[in-house]
Amino acid sequence: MFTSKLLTLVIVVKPQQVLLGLKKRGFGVGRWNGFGGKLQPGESIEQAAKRELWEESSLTVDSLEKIGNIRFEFVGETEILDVHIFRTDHYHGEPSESEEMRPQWFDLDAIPFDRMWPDDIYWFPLLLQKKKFQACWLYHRQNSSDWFMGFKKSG
Ligand SMILES: CCc1c(NC2CC2)nc(N)nc1N1CCCCC1
Repeated sequence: MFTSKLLTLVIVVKPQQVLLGLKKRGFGVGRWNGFGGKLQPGESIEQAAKRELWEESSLTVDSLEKIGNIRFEFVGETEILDVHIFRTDHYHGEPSESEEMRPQWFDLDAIPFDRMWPDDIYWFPLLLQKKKFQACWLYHRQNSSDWFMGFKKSG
């Protein structure tokens, strides 16, 4: 019996750079990632995405573009993570560090994929080309190193 958990992920893009945050604690600590997390009761996915972006980076946005959805299944676990991914090119404020995240701008040719979740290298290029995508990853922890198999659908 699988349950799915809705999560949000927001990637802020400038013409030549992308904003990532270094996760300082909790799930994914030590990895650079977009900003996001769980929904609160009564929140839409987009409201949660805007709230998490503000909480983690102190940026606010007028609009978010829904560009992707990735479902992560972890071998041996019954909870699927259903991550809704948004892109924004228009934001207000300056990124500032939070308890969760340390924001930093990265040049598009210097994205630190080796210090990000291993699936990111597959869909970041699509996000930067403004392509929409869906993916399902079966994520398997092998000893200490992580590896995964991915299945990608079009659209
Ligand atoms: C679901 C984990 C995950 C991920 N993939 C991992 C192989 C499972 N990749 C990226 N970029 N973000 C992820 N999360 C975004 C929502 C907040 C929690 C972390």
